[in-house]
Amino acid sequence: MNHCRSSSEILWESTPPPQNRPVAQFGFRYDYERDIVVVSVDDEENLTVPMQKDNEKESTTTDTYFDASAKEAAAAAAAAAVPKIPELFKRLLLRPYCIQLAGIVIQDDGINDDDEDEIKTSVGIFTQCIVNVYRPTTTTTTTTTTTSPKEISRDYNDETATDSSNSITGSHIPWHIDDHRFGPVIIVFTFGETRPLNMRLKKHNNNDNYDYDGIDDDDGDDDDGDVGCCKKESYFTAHPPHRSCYKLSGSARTQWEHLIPTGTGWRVSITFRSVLSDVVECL
Ligand SMILES: O=C(O)CCC(=O)C(=O)O
Ligand SMILES: [Fe+2]
Repeated sequence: MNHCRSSSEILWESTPPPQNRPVAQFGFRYDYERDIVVVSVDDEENLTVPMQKDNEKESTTTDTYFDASAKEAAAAAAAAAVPKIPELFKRLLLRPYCIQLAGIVIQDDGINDDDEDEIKTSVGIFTQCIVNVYRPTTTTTTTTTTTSPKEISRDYNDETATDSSNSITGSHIPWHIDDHRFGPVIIVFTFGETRPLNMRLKKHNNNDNYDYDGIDDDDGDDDDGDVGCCKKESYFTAHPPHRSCYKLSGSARTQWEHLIPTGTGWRVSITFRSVLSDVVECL
């Protein structure tokens, strides 16, 4: 993981290959390599601590639930405070979104106090923000003139993002459901290239024969059974365009995985999530 502080004090990180996405996180920081969430618990002192993982809830001491390298990571993260969500993001993105969602009509004399309170509460729910930068895929081969964006695919996986040429530098995000500790509602604002937002229904635990791609996608969730029957209705692709936003809530949040494939243009997304306070544990 490379960290570098730009002059604007944004802490850019790179996600592990082959995802190849620079990310900047605000409010709370998810450590992609170690699957821990680092939270800024005290803005004044810039103190950051790891969030306890669910399967480690029985543990009460640091030593029992973090190994040495995780502890080192926690120390490194603590040294690099997680910046607050920029006010500009809240004003220009979240606030208008919440106003629209609540159906608040702005009168000539402004917004009344009750509505203002409601907007503040809605905006305040989102305590984590992540900027994902998706680089374009480029190739230096002479035979290929263009590379099409990868559309949905049952067979799309990490390999397909990297296998055709070693000159490919594009970014993607693989199949995943955001950790449930990031709250029930996720809002994503998208800018730049329109890339597909691929969705697929996560296998139901009680149906061993349910297989939605038949391909080993190596994501550790054991969804690649040997039956190989794909249910068409279990896939869905949206195309959120430049300057739009989408919301993941309900079953889209908890039962559908999502993926953004590689593409030929730049794309930037700004995601807002919340961190459930009852899973935050201080060391
Ligand atoms: O870029 C997007 O639209 C999705 C980002 C995302 O899924 C994530 O950060 O978990
Ligand atoms: Fe996600």
